[in-house]
Amino acid sequence: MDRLTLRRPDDWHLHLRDGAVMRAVLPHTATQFARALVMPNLVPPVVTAADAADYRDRILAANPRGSGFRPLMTLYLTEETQPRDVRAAAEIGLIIAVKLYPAGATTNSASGVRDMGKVMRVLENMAQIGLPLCVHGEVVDSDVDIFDREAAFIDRVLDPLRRQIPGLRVVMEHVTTRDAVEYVRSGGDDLGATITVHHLVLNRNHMLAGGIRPHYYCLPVLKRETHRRALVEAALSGDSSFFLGTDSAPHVDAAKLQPCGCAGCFTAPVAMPLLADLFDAEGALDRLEGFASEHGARFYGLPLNTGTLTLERKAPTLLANVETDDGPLTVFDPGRAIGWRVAEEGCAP
Ligand SMILES: NC(=O)N[C@@H](CC(=O)O)C(=O)O
Ligand SMILES: [Zn+2]
Ligand SMILES: [Zn+2]
Repeated sequence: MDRLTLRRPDDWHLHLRDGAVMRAVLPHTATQFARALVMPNLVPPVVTAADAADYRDRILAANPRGSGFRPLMTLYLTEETQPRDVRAAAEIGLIIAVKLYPAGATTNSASGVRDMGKVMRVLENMAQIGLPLCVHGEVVDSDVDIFDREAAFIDRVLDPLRRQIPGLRVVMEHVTTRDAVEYVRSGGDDLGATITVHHLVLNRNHMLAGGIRPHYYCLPVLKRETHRRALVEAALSGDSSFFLGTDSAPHVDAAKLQPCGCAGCFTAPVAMPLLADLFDAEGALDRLEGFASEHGARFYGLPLNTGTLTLERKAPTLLANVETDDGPLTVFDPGRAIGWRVAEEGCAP
């Protein structure tokens, strides 16, 4: 098969940033995706409904004319978040989820949650109105090795929380381990998971063996091959609990290439071509539409897109960087030639 037309996909976990970087990265998402769930970890974070409305307006102002792309907004959960504010923002359709960052777990998470006890009232309210909680599922406890942070989060935080608030809808963001895949698989309809493109194609050897590759460094950090295989199996399985969230997380090269470099892989420009490469290699191109275009919308109770996206095979080529007024962004994966591209045709959302 040299061409593949699928229902227009959605990206259920995306960092658009703001300002010059947002203007440079947004068109790459808008040419592939109808909608994206926009992460709120700006500096300062998107904590109030007013913040979310302003941010949405800035995104729409930078949206390429005629793209039809729709940003779906989230609020950043803090220990001060008020249940009534969350309810009000959800009721007017401004937000479709709230994001939990354990404080210190990842980029711009300093305003996140230290004590889960302080956010229980908000979470109980969210369960009542069916508003999903998206979680960066890693503990930051000093006794836990960084490669075990996700598994420990399930045991220490997520599973107790879901028992305490039955009916709370949760998306485990960017799952990276077999442990998370198994937990989500057995978690029922109220539990879903996003899987990124980079975690589907790389393991930790790719990042660390034969030289350190800063553009592969993201959080949760890449894991060993058995975990990557579990993610691939979940994405190909047709299980609707698993859906695409690229976690495309641009940081200009100057911020990534330094003694303490930022975490995040900038995958947006190649997200769908790279996925096509992977699903093709696995002999499962027919599974791509469910994973990228259907399962997520069903989880969030939103209509499926009616537009399409066409991908076509091409001679494998390396990618150019994306320039911004703040400096260049290296597109993931700087070492990989990609054998698919987005075709001109196809209709927007
Ligand atoms: N994934 C990352 O490595 N980085 C994300 C934050 C996040 O999604 O955890 C970022 O905002 O840069
Ligand atoms: Zn995260
Ligand atoms: Zn992210």
